[in-house]
Amino acid sequence: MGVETDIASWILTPSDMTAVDRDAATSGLSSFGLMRAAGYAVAASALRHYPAATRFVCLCGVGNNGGDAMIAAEALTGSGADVAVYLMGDRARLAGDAARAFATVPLRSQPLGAYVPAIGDVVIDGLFGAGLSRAVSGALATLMRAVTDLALPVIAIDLPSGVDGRSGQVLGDSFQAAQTVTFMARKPGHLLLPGRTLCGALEVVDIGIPARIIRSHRAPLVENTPALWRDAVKALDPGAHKYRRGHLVVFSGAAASSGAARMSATAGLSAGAGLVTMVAPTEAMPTLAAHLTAVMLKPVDTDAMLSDLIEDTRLNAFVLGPGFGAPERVRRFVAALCDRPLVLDADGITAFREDPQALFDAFRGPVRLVLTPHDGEFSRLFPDLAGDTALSKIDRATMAAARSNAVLILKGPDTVIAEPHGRVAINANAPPWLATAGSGDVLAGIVGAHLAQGMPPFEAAASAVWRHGAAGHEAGEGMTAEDLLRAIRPLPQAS
Ligand SMILES: NC(=O)C1=CN([C@@H]2O[C@H](COP(=O)(O)OP(=O)(O)OC[C@H]3O[C@@H](n4cnc5c(N)ncnc54)[C@H](O)[C@@H]3O)[C@@H](O)[C@H]2O)[C@@H](O)CC1
Ligand SMILES: [K+]
Repeated sequence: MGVETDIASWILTPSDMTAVDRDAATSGLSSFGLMRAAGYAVAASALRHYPAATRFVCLCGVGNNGGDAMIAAEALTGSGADVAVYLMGDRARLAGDAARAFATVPLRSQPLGAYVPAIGDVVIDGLFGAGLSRAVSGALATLMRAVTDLALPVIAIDLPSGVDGRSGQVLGDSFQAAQTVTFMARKPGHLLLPGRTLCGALEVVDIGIPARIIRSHRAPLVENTPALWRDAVKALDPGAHKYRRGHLVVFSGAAASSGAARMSATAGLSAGAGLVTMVAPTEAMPTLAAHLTAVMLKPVDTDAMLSDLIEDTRLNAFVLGPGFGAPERVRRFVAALCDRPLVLDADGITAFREDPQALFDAFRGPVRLVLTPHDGEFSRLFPDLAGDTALSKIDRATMAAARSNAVLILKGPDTVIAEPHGRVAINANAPPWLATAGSGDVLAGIVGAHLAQGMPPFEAAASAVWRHGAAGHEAGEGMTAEDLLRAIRPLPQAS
């Protein structure tokens, strides 16, 4: 069973999902029926992936995740498999549908402490799902390690126990699943790290909750796929003359550190900006001229020279920060550029560490600033958000976007893109080898090119992150940032 493609990119937080469940029950759907569908889907996955298992070991918690596991145990037994059921905690604590599952399924359970992991076991993890509320520790953590040490395959129900569905963080300890079967829509913890890795292969199963109910609780949170920004790409005219495909300006620092900005400028051209001008101190001109051909060069040494340059309103997007150094100069240049579409990266971000509010105040009004911090740079602008361990990466990016009135690309293997009005996307197409020197400079240049072509900042940023990830796959493992530049492909146009 697959989910309706319409909702395939949706992401619901565990609290959204609780509300969905409640509304499903109010609308007359049997919650026990949903549990049965969930449990049967887990059993089907287990049989599909492990037809030769010696025995399936269903580990049940006292919540509904445990109820799902008990139904899976029933279905697996019905298929002729050897099944053992272990319950964590007191049977008297079972309530609601989980209690009903244990009451109706004619299988004996043993206490979890009696389980001795053995080679040949396939573990069905129904200890905790959306209801994980505190850290896993003690005997359970020891059991998880024993299962891991024997490399037993684990099929996680909803989430690997120990992974927080809201944040993807591990609370105490967790299983490493080979497969995770979740229901109706993915949760943030399936995409954010380390949760994404701990899930193994993820299956999203339709257990029969109508899409209209899910739609009514849909948070403004999706995976970053072309569906998110396809309309903005369609609005671009691929046949436009180069002057109509925008004019991107990339600022370079001193000659010795101009490599990063060159990378951004070249990425800007590859990503479709009609024209790219590199602005740099006069002393850097010979170095830049020796390295760049299609990129135009313009010396700017003083604020007055910058003011003259930007009188040309055809210059419609700017990238400032890669290899720029000179924090004081950053601040003056940013002040001059504050009513223009600007990508602020690297040194451009760090320059505002003493007074981030000055940056945020300069960019009030229509959104035109894109910030591209990695975690370290993020903590310079938003130290309180970075230090708040209760916040998920999504919370941090959303709150930072609202505070700064900027589109935020919070980089990492699970990059989150957020805009000030609450839309958020989690990116999942980046290969691990994308984290290489110069990769961020390339990304900044792609965002700049998209802004120059007239895409709105959120769509420009999200499509750039996706395109960057796709280029990483194209360039392959072991790639350099130069390889990445050559691997930038056109944005998908078709619906
Ligand atoms: N619409 C849906 O998404 C459906 C959800 N179902 C299942 O319901 C699950 C959520 O059920 P619940 O809300 O009952 O929550 P869980 O079953 O995830 O766990 C809740 C129980 O675990 C305890 N607990 C939490 N953290 C603990 C820790 N570290 N150590 C010891 N005990 C801990 C809690 O006190 C509570 O008793 C989902 O994950 C899913 O598997 C299914 O039944 C089908 C329908
Ligand atoms: K689980």
